[in-house]
Amino acid sequence: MQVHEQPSHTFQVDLRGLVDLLSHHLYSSPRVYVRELLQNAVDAVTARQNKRQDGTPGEIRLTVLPGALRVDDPGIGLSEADVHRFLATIGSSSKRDDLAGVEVARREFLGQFGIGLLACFVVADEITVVSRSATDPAAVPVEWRATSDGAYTVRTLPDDARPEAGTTVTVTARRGAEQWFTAECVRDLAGSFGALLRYDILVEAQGVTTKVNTTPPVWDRDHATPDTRRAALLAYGQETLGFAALDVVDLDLPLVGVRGAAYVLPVASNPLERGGHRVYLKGMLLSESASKLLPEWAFFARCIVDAEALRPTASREALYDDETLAAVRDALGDRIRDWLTGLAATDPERLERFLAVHQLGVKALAVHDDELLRTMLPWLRFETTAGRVSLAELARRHPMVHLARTVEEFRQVAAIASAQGLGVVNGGYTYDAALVDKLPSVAPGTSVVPLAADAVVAHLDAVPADRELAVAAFLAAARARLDRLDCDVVLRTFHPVSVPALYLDSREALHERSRAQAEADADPLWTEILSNLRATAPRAQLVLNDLNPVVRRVTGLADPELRATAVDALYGQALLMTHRPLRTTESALLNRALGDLLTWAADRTRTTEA
Ligand SMILES: Nc1ncnc2c1ncn2[C@@H]1O[C@H](COP(=O)(O)OP(=O)(O)OP(=O)(O)O)[C@@H](O)[C@H]1O
Repeated sequence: MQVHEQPSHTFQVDLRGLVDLLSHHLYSSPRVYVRELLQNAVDAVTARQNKRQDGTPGEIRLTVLPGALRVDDPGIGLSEADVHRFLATIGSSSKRDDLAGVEVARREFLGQFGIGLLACFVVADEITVVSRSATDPAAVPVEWRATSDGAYTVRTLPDDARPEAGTTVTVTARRGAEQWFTAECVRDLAGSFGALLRYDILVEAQGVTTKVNTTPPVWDRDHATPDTRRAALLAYGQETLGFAALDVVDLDLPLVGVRGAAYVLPVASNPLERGGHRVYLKGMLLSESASKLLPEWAFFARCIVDAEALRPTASREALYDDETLAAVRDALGDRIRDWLTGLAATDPERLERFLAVHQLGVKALAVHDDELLRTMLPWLRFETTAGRVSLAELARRHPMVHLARTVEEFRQVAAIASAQGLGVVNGGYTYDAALVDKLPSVAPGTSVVPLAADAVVAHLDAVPADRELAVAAFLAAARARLDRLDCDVVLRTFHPVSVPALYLDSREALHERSRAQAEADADPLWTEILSNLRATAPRAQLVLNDLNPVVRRVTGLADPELRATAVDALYGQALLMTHRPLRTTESALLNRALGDLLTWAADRTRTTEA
């Protein structure tokens, strides 16, 4: 069979489709057109300076014209051949090097993709570039004129059309996009994107010229003392981020060319919300809310940084999530950690102020960081039987620390455990249990044991046998009374004397209660099986304190009705001490008991008065 050679074709690009792609899917807003123009101008000046053409003026001028914007730069310029190669070919860029057959972006330039100029078509119908190359003394000015339908013309101009090397780009507003060309808008966009560019950015409108950037950035300026530097950084942060930071941390990673500052939020923020950072790449604003710049735990800080070696995504609106970003994130995290440990050593007052707002964040961080936990141990507060103290303080008093896993468990036994001389910490709050578990590894000589409510009762003293006998009838009545609530009643002696009764509900008993609830809802077969299980299952316990005067009186009551009311009241009071929300049946019981007691007291008063 004979094979016919097929003629080869070249792709045709429909520019309208491409512009639609850029405007609706790549860039989040047409405002980026100013950024792309600025970026090309900056790169052109950098390229010219790289050619050792010293004395190149570094001034980029944006002129607002009726329905158009003109950008003048004294940069490297373009020859006629360059125009064909770089402007007329989409995706072609002079800002990449061919290294061993692979094109790589050159570090010193902002642009790399060769599509930036197209962004102008999002707001413009026509782009005109008049340029004169600085590299070839014989080069004449050249004009490239392109329209959004993809047509373009190239022509050379007489020598005097542009005597100096450099480039002038003029974009003409498309109908309906005029709002992007007003003096106010251009000034705003140029000032926002170009705030940290190292060349002067001037905007001229109606004869008035304004410089919209300040060079060098505040962190690169000379400051008389560390205090004046700090004050300048704080003032810059307030102006840029809109809040008065609690503190500021200098950021400087020379290896990857990251400079800037981290600002500590003055109010607590949600650890789950990763805050956005203001990130500049080589002086050009990338994003006001870039993510992943700091480790997750550092949610209390917002950064403003200028970076050399981080990569943008193609839209230039976010950071490319690569290994360099991960390394930068770790290194910036280290800086913030150093600041924190530094504060502990040098400025405890400021640390206290910081912790008053961000304690939760630091705890989150300390869970994964023993060194930080060791440093912060004297500062982080926990709810304990010795009050709100640090773990270091608690461990000094009680080398064996008991850990209550839930707030409820802690509330049930805190008073009594402390009366028994136990050191208990409430591990029911976020991160606290995990931190307490780590105590022995950072504070040698300490140990942590789980606290079980029933274990505490086991330590309570039983009453003497004769007393137990004397109150047997009362206890039997009380048990019968509380049986329907799945609660057992025991009598013990314990301190503090002021506590009449404890309601103890171990986790198994809690589990049993939800099982009982299921039983109530289940069909008869299951009810039987479940209730057989129940006979042996743990129950809640009401532990009466035989040292308490009220309990002594109640156990001696003869009137069965009054006794029942008193048992209900003790039960209700013990429930209240656990601080957990009461169920409807429980609050009804408590209300009824109190009502009955009040009626009884009132009746008694009347009888006495009579
Ligand atoms: N003001 C200018 N002076 C000199 N050359 C320019 C200028 N503007 C554009 N060019 C040339 O046109 C090429 C294409 O520019 P374009 O903005 O489309 O892409 P880029 O800047 O290379 O990359 P990116 O898509 O990342 O912006 C540039 O690589 C550069 O060679």
